[in-house]
Amino acid sequence: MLHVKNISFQYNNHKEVLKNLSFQLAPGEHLCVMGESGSGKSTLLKAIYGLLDVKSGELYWKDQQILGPAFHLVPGMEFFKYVAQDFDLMPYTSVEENIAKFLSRFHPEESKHRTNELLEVIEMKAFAKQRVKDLSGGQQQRVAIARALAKEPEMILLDEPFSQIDNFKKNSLRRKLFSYLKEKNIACIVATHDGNDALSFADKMIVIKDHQILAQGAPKELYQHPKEHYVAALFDDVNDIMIDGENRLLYPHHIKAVDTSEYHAVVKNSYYKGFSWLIEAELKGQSIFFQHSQRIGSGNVVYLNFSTIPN
Ligand SMILES: Nc1ncnc2c1ncn2[C@@H]1O[C@H](COP(=O)(O)OP(=O)(O)OP(=O)(O)O)[C@@H](O)[C@H]1O
Repeated sequence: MLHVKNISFQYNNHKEVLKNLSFQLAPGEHLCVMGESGSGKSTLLKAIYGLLDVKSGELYWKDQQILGPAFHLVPGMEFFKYVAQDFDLMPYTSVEENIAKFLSRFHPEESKHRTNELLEVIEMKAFAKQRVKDLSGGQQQRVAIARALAKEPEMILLDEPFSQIDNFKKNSLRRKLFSYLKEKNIACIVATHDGNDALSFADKMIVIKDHQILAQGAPKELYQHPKEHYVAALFDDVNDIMIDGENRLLYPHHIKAVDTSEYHAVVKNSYYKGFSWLIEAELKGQSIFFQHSQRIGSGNVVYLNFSTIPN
């Protein structure tokens, strides 16, 4: 179990970047850390890996305390792996050599098998012999993930792991990687801006705002019943609307254009989304967004119905 107990941290003479963070993660569990840029996600990952000396609080993995560079000649806990936003690969050696670097030279067959297994996970078999230097940013990112997994860590920390990977590859890579981690019971913490990483693949989610935990729980729960606009906005466009004297947070698919209703709005723009259109309209002086099957011309009046959020 990872125990993060009331940790706080600040870089030299700067204001606190982590303020009193506490949470737990069981072996094999998958956590997403979300929050706006600069909120402290990367700093949290570094603290968990043991790259920083926290100002107060404690971190434990099982019975062992995670300590920073002041206590270790080579910082970073050996049973974790951390993939930073710069991938730190060996540019002039091949993809397969990069992955096999930390595997035993005394068991070449086993090392080869493991490297192939990981090349499969990151969908890079065809690039095994290529020099890392000649790969795209997204391909290098995938090699960095495979290399981190080579020695089967107990937990992997991934900082924006799909930031450079195109949508075409991203979805299948996500599915392969996260099911591989579950299969091997490797715990995982992912810092991400992408709500899909949390909704489809995480057991738990933490939302950081102003360097503190604003919300934590199961992603589905935080998505369906967000208490703050900030949390809902991590997943989709969100409308903050007064209905019957009550302030409600609604996603575009919660609002429907109907034949008649006491709420009418004037359409300002329609944005094509492929499966549907996102309509921007003005309701009582406020901009709102709702989903609709067709484009609606600007200036049209629409009547709106607000659905209740399902459990
Ligand atoms: N080495 C450093 N020295 C001083 N300040 C730093 C250092 N690294 C990060 N910071 C500051 O700490 C704050 C949190 O940065 P961090 O990289 O943890 O945020 P983040 O949530 O991961 O952002 P992003 O999503 O953009 O990667 C920022 O204000 C940043 O400027």
